[in-house]
Amino acid sequence: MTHYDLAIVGTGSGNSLVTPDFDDKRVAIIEKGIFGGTCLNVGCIPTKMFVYAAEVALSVRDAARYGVDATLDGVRWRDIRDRVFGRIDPIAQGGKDYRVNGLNTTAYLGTARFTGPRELAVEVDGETHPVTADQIVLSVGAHAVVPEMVTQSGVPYQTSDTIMRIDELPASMVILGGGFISSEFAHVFSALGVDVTVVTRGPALLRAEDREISEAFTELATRQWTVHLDAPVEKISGDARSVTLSLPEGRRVEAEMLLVATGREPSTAGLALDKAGVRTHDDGRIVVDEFGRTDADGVWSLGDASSEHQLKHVANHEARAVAHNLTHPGDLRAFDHRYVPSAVFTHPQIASVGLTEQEAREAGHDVVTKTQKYGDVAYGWAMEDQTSIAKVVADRATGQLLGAHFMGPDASTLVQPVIQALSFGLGVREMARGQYWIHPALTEVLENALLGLDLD
Ligand SMILES: Cc1cc2nc3c(=O)[nH]c(=O)nc-3n(C[C@H](O)[C@H](O)[C@H](O)COP(=O)(O)OP(=O)(O)OC[C@H]3O[C@@H](n4cnc5c(N)ncnc54)[C@H](O)[C@@H]3O)c2cc1C
Ligand SMILES: NC(=O)c1ccc[n+]([C@@H]2O[C@H](COP(=O)([O-])OP(=O)(O)OC[C@H]3O[C@@H](n4cnc5c(N)ncnc54)[C@H](O)[C@@H]3O)[C@@H](O)[C@H]2O)c1
Repeated sequence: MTHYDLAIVGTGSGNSLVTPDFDDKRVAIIEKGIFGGTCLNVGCIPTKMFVYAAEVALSVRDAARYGVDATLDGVRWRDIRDRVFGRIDPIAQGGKDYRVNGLNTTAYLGTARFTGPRELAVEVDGETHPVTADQIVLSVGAHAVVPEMVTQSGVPYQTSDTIMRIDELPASMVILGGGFISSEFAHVFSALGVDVTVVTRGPALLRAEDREISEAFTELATRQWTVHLDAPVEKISGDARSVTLSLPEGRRVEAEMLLVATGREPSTAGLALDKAGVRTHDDGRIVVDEFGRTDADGVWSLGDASSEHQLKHVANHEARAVAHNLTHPGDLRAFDHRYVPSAVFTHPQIASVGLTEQEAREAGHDVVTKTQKYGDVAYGWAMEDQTSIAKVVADRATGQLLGAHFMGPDASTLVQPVIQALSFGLGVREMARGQYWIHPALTEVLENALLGLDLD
């Protein structure tokens, strides 16, 4: 039995917990997969590097509308892939080496589970290492859920863990699911020349967004990809060369490759949490309080393992709080989940923060909204934009800003002033009139949306 001051399970956001406060303490860091976790290796970072390449390809295709004639001669998939992983893999390897050789860290490259309160067994290459610690952090993240219908069909499939490393682009791809991952990969692969079909069981794509945005995006998606809505899969068949999905009303989809993007669940099932007295919600998320404490003394959790938001900026935020709390028991810092923004790097890009119109109405606000077209501000003219929108949601009586939702170029950047305004309590009037807005920048779309709100 080896005892540590701190044991961290999972090296995504958990890896950042080894602060200088632990320099003279002993830390065990346990990782069963790729060092550095999801965002670095198979999530945010590589996907956005592929998205960037996709956008370069789309810009070339679209150039003629600005009087610039250009043709896309081709895309070199292996070069795109190798640029991405040539950058990322050495970072993951470097992070691992740093922990393996750390003066105060012991890296266990294996799988942890509880054997008792603050007592773990770590399986490394068939050997079991018993580990105890004064404090344990569970930063085990989440993993892709693949519906049984797919696994039982025996048909080959990809998930976000594997799709970015394929050797050749298929001619066609069917993507199962209508959420974040589906929308981002549909954009990447179609821009790179793959014939993409999206199949989702719901009536629209990105249904967690404001309804106006979800509906507008679904409409634009159908112009770019073949989209099957309200389409629970009835049967899957095929082999390594081709996959066929049978959908209701006799619809059938055939493609060379199947990508499954039907959600991610917390990776908590194999941890034997009951042995440590750590409770979970029905969906597998670890129950934590606002400081990241689980029900078990000295055991903490953060990120996708426990959060309602499967987002890296949330995992980072929670990791910063937990890093402080581990060494400041008398001065705990709470998580701040009031205004969690998100962005979907699809085409067009989408970003949002705060309440949707529907949520604002349900919360009893006297709701007023304004939807401003990019095409009605000067920069939008330059872009020849006809589809992009910024929507702001506010309380008519108080002038309180409640939320903002963008669909169009640079949405993930345009949303940032709203995140700031909400976080620091700026109302609509102060935000719209109390500062300069650069002319003729694209931010004028937000300025005009705010000015267009019909407040009391
Ligand atoms: C394709 C994709 C794109 C994404 N894009 C974005 C984006 O653009 N922006 C954004 O904000 N978020 C994005 N996300 C979500 C983001 O990646 C996650 O929210 C974030 O990485 C979660 O961090 P984490 O530290 O909680 O978990 P992770 O980074 O997943 O780390 C958990 C680690 O724990 C390890 N582990 C699990 N169980 C055990 C065990 N029993 N023993 C030992 N080790 C274990 C795992 O191997 C893993 O390395 C994306 C996700 C995906 C899949
Ligand atoms: N840009 C970003 O911030 C980003 C990018 C990718 C992923 N993520 C995070 O990762 C999470 C997981 O992404 P995701 O796209 O897998 O999940 P998601 O929850 O966004 O979407 C899942 C989709 O799959 C559908 N679905 C579920 N089960 C199904 C089934 N059996 N058959 C057909 N469709 C089914 C759902 O209706 C939904 O449309 C996201 O919720 C997000 O938090 C974030």
